Amino acid sequence: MSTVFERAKEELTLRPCKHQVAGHLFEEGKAGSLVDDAGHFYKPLQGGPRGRREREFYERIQGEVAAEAAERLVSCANGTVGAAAGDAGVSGSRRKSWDGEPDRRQRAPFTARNAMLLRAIPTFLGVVEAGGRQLVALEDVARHYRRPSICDIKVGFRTWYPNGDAAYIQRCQLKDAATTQSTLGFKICGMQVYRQCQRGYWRASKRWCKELPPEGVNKALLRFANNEAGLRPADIYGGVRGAIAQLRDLEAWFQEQREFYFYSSSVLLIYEGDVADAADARLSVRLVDFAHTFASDGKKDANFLAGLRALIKALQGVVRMDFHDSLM
Ligand SMILES: Nc1ncnc2c1ncn2[C@@H]1O[C@H](COP(=O)(O)OP(=O)(O)OP(=O)(O)O)[C@@H](O)[C@H]1O
Ligand SMILES: O=P(O)(O)O[C@@H]1[C@H](O)[C@H](O)[C@@H](OP(=O)(O)O)[C@H](OP(=O)(O)O)[C@H]1O
Repeated sequence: MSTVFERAKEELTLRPCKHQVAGHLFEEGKAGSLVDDAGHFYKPLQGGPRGRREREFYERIQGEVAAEAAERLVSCANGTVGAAAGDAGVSGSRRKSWDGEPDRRQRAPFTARNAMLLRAIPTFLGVVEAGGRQLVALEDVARHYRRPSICDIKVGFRTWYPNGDAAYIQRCQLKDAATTQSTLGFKICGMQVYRQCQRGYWRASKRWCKELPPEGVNKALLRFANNEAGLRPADIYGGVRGAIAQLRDLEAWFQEQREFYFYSSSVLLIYEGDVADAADARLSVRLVDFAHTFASDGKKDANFLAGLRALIKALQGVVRMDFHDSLM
């Protein structure tokens, strides 16, 4: 945790996050996420293994990055910078992997082989306590947007994993079957779209998302890309910095990586809602929610990868659709 953050947290002034579109919200007496003026997002740690896993995931990433930086410093001091993989300065080859197994393969350093992951996840600042709850402090990924349009899409054909308990597996299977999760490989869990004409947001309710049939998903994705001020699906999803291109970068990482399984994680699509030109939309793809993230046993995360590919394909179809279909 940075020293600056240590100092700042002593005087935390937190307020509910207005732009949280899915997940555990402030409703029915439950605790939702908070933000501060410094651009930080605070997510209450869930009880039991979920909160523990999310915290461990972020702490593991933080630990790997810090260890690598420390090794680099030592290498600098010893004059061994740039030594071949496997020598001092390359953390991945000498340390143990997440699940405790010795890492035998010669590998690129953690930050090099997981550069895409590090760009996609919010920066982790630590765990703080406020109002008697533990909160994971993260970068607020919507902080640079005046009117953020945000879509939360849970990726994967299934949200359950074999080592979950039987009741949890059954609950997930029922949810996956009742939504587009198991048929399309992804589910829209929430979205808000800034509509310039109305100077306000259209928000999908939890229920709207849950009841969205497979044949309604394309229209929902069209709607997400329509700010009623000139932006078109091709501006949001297409182009060199659009959602499809960024999801393809993530796909390339998932194609290679053998370190993590991500169940029930979401990609967030975020863009600036009150602009008329594609160049100003600044579409960003981020990866969130690691309450069901596990160390991989050296295999690909085929479930997330397949869901990601299905999402990319769906977005490619949406770019080709008649834009006027979004006016539903
Ligand atoms: N770092 C972040 N910055 C800004 N907003 C975020 C961030 N992380 C999450 N959000 C917002 O909070 C929502 C829920 O996030 P997340 O899925 O991590 O929470 P959750 O309560 O664990 O969800 P679930 O009930 O699906 O497990 C997202 O849809 C997004 O709107
Ligand atoms: O979209 P919905 O219908 O609101 O369903 C929630 C959603 O599936 C979350 O992903 C899940 O948390 P996990 O991913 O951590 O399982 C949560 O479980 P919960 O109710 O047990 O907290 C559900 O309520």
